Amino acid sequence: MQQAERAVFDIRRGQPVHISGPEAGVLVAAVEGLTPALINRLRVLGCEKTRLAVTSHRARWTGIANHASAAMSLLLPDGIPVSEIVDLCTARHDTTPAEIADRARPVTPLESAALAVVRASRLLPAALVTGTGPVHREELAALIKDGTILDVPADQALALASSPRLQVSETSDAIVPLADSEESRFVLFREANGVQEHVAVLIGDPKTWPNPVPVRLHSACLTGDLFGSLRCDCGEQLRGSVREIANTGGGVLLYLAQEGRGIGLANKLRAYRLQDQGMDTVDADCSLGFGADERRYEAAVEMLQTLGIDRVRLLTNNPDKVRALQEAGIDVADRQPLLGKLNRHNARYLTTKADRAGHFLEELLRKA
Ligand SMILES: Nc1nc2c(ncn2[C@@H]2O[C@H](COP(=O)(O)OP(=O)(O)OP(=O)(O)O)[C@@H](O)[C@H]2O)c(=O)[nH]1
Ligand SMILES: [Zn+2]
Repeated sequence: MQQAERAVFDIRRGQPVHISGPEAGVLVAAVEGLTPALINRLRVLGCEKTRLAVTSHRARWTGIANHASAAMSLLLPDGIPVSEIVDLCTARHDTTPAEIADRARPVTPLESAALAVVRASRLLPAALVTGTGPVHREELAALIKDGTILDVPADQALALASSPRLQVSETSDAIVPLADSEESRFVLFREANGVQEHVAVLIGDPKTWPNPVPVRLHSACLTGDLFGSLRCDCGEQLRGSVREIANTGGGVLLYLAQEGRGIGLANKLRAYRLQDQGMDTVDADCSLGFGADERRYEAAVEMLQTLGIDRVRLLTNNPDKVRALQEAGIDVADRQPLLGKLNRHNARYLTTKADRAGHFLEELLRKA
């Protein structure tokens, strides 16, 4: 995995990386942050025309998918400006020119590997890809040899998508008295790739926690949690769950690095702009190339296991969270609703969560 994880950093820095398959290779760059110079670099170092790989969600959104669940590869015309490439990945309506759409095809395994690296970087999920053939050009071979361009085996890159190498490890901890629960301890967990960090907030005295243990899995929301954004209910749920756990004898809040349902803050802000133009929260994410919810809960499960918790009362309205824990063998003995406040800015967001993601929010929405 090591090379693939390093590749994620290079992609975020705007550097191309090389992915090697058994017979051929591709140079990859992210669409986010793309410059004419970078497009030219791929062209000079590669030996095929540059293509754009988009996810199955984006392909379906624009109607170019000829296969129900295929990520697609588009041949880019020579000299296409960066803004038009970005449009191919983000435009609200399908504006894909017919000459590009008609020749779209499902991605090859190497293109799929390229998308996996870009997706793991949490940038816009779209990759520029140029074939490098079985024998590399001299200049490319030299750049790979001296380490300027990272070479990643395709199977490693693909594995980024299928099985996150988790193994969270407890890294540090300290007492942090909270306004809503004076007796609290923060325990930081770090994923094996060294990037993502999640926090377990232990509320009250673990020795006297009730059984089942009250547990909240809370996905990070910078706007709501820290600034009290009215676009969502996250801030209220966060403070409300700390209070509720403290009042019921203590338990755990897992603060998970899953900003924007796992798409990252940059993409969440992009999605907000689309919502301001009329889309709902699910369509906005899908039009940018994401699924309705990109979160995974393996890290949360590992954290609970590390803390020795196997039976919980889960504070959530989200059926996916209940399912994820149950499937991992954690007994969700009870589910407790956790309602924020409805306001004119979050009403549509909450209605969409209920209607399209099956969240249990009837009680709250009835008040609307
Ligand atoms: N992509 C996207 N993410 C959003 C939007 N609004 C809020 N979020 C994110 O949605 C997530 C909400 O997290 P939680 O409150 O833990 O989960 P939930 O799915 O609402 O389920 P509950 O347990 O019932 O609260 C956070 O990661 C937010 O950053 C939005 O419009 N688009
Ligand atoms: Zn939020």
